[in-house]
Amino acid sequence: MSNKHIVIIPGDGIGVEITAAALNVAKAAADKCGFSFSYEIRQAGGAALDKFGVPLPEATIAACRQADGVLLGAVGGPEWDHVAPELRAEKAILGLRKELGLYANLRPIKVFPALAGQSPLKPELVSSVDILIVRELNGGIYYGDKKEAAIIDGVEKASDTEVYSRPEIERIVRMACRAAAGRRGRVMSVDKANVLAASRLWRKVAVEVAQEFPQIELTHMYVDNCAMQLVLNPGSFDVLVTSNLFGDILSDEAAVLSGSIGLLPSASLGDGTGLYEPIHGSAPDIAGKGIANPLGTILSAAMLFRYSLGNSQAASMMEQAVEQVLADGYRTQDIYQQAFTKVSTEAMGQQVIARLG
Ligand SMILES: NC(=O)c1ccc[n+]([C@@H]2O[C@H](COP(=O)([O-])OP(=O)(O)OC[C@H]3O[C@@H](n4cnc5c(N)ncnc54)[C@H](O)[C@@H]3O)[C@@H](O)[C@H]2O)c1
Ligand SMILES: CC(C)[C@H](C(=O)O)[C@@H](O)C(=O)O
Ligand SMILES: [Mg+2]
Repeated sequence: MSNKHIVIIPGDGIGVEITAAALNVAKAAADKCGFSFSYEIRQAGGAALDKFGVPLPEATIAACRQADGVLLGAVGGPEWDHVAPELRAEKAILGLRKELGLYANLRPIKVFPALAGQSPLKPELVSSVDILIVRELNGGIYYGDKKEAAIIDGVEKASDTEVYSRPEIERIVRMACRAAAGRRGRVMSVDKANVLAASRLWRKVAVEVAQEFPQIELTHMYVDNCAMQLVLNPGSFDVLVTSNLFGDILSDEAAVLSGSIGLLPSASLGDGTGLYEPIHGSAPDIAGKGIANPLGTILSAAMLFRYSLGNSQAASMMEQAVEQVLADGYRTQDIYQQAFTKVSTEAMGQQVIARLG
């Protein structure tokens, strides 16, 4: 028994379907381990804007602060693309990350053996993929000063500013070095120090922080080369640490290696309650059809159990069940190929449950 409490934020689009499937799996895994948790559903994103007039209601923030962990589906969609910038659905997720002090976003990238044939990689490279992207999540160009489009000196202009402070860089690089210490001991810091001032500070501070970790090998790569190396030579990466924007882009790219973005989980950690979400968005093109892949959300729930609920047994059970369901040939549409069994979002969740323990 436990008195752990989680907040579920379905959000928008497929967020509703995938969090429902993941919650069923989480409940079943907890049951199997004799562990119990309570939960409440809260709104954020477009759904909250429609209901409460703001994308991130105070009540949602308060509930998240008090909880032991938060599981989020995804926010956003074309219905809310034309609202004022401060009301955008995406502001909900940026606001939550900031309010909870979640400065580190961990995005593990691997290729499931059963999906090796679906990776665009050369077959000999597939088994080399085991990357942890550590994305800075509370700073950089996402949160710097911005000026929305306006006519200045007769020309329409808009701007965003990339700012990083020494403490922000220190804490994320430390997090990456600690993570690497439990893995293969290598940290690749990715920047654009040949052009950007913020990247030059990033590189200098990264070098200094790495000196606290003599067992860690720190190397550097420019982001444009990194985008190429992720596809050409993914086995050369262990832990990849980078800024908010570069981490966002590189993690979607890396998702392609695994076969579908619907497979990839993430954990956002820092000062407050941990937030767990798949790395993809609300997928408006497939929302409401019951065909979204829930495995990235189920694996995010597993990370929540491991890092925020202190239950590695349930986490491993969920991860192994996901591995098994793929080995047994069950596929949502995004990873479907002939001769496999095509299942809906909900049915995929049920197949995972059937393989727990
Ligand atoms: N964390 C978040 O809440 C988050 C993340 C990314 C994008 N978004 C928002 O989501 C909306 C849509 O963004 P987008 O279309 O650029 O990116 P997206 O990740 O929603 O979709 C990109 C492509 O991947 C597919 N896809 C994504 N998740 C899938 C899943 N689980 N199963 C099967 N296929 C899946 C979609 O169908 C689409 O073809 C935007 O409003 C964007 O701002 C939110
Ligand atoms: C929705 C958006 C604000 C978000 C981001 O850019 O961080 C998303 O793309 C992600 O990867 O979580
Ligand atoms: Mg993204």
